[in-house]
Amino acid sequence: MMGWLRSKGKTSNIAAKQDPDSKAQDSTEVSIEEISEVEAFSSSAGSLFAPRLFDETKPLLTVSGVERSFSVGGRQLDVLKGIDMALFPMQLIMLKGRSGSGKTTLLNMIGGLDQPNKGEIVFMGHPFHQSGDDQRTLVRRKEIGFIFQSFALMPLLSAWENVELALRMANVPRSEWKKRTAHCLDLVGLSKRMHHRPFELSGGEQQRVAIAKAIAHRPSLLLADEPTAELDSQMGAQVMAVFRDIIQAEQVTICMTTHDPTIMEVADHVFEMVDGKFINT
Ligand SMILES: Nc1ncnc2c1ncn2[C@@H]1O[C@H](COP(=O)(O)OP(=O)(O)OP(=O)(O)O)[C@@H](O)[C@H]1O
Repeated sequence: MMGWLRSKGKTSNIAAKQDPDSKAQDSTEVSIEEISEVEAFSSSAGSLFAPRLFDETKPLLTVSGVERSFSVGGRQLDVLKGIDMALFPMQLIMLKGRSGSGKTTLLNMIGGLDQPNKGEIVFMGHPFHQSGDDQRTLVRRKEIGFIFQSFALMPLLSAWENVELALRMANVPRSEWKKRTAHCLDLVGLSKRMHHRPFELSGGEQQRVAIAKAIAHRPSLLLADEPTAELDSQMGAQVMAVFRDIIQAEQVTICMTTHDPTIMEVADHVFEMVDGKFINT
């Protein structure tokens, strides 16, 4: 780990770059220690590896009658027009639909980054539709991981350091970093490339580092927006194989968007969105 990551006061908007929710940190110099103090949550020893206890018949997340509109040029643009869905534990769920159909808007709401104008979103008992930003941030930082089309890795850090940084940001005790980082890189098949930096890795390998990073704090839900869009079909298939493995190994639920019909074959369920509604539920 590089020295500047450790020293209070020197770290700038790493959180903003790593985490889509950190709007408040965008323009402010904030140290990692300060972020940890404000947004700390407990990561008790052992919890990163302990088996999860849940009822597989009960949804992890429910979306009921969700509507979302935006005001564009003085006119109302209705993007989501009544969405109902449930995500059950350890499922691989895909959202498909044309560009502009509302997939990312829905994913943002499932992840607590945005709120509906109407309807309900309940994640692990937390009513996201009623919660304030701070409450949703705390839940999100503990229970949700994000993966993006463009990998979103820190370019100067190695694969190992990228994963370790995620643990630090999640306030995981330092004593757990080594074991958890090694475990996550092993899960994505990159133990042998742990010291490589992003530019020394293929696109598929970079995306697998991003997956290791997103699961480092052991979230219950992983959200991925077009995670294979920038990969060729072979690398895309590798990423999907990793998703399948980590669902079992980490007992995580994955919800992702995609346009790729070959990838949809490995989903437990595909929701097809047309013009802000599902057509095949
Ligand atoms: N914050 C916003 N303000 C105004 N319009 C928005 C906003 N967010 C999304 N939209 C609009 O909502 C519509 C749906 O966008 P969204 O990104 O959810 O679609 P998508 O299905 O994910 O598309 P793609 O596959 O291209 O990513 C688009 O017309 C978009 O311009």
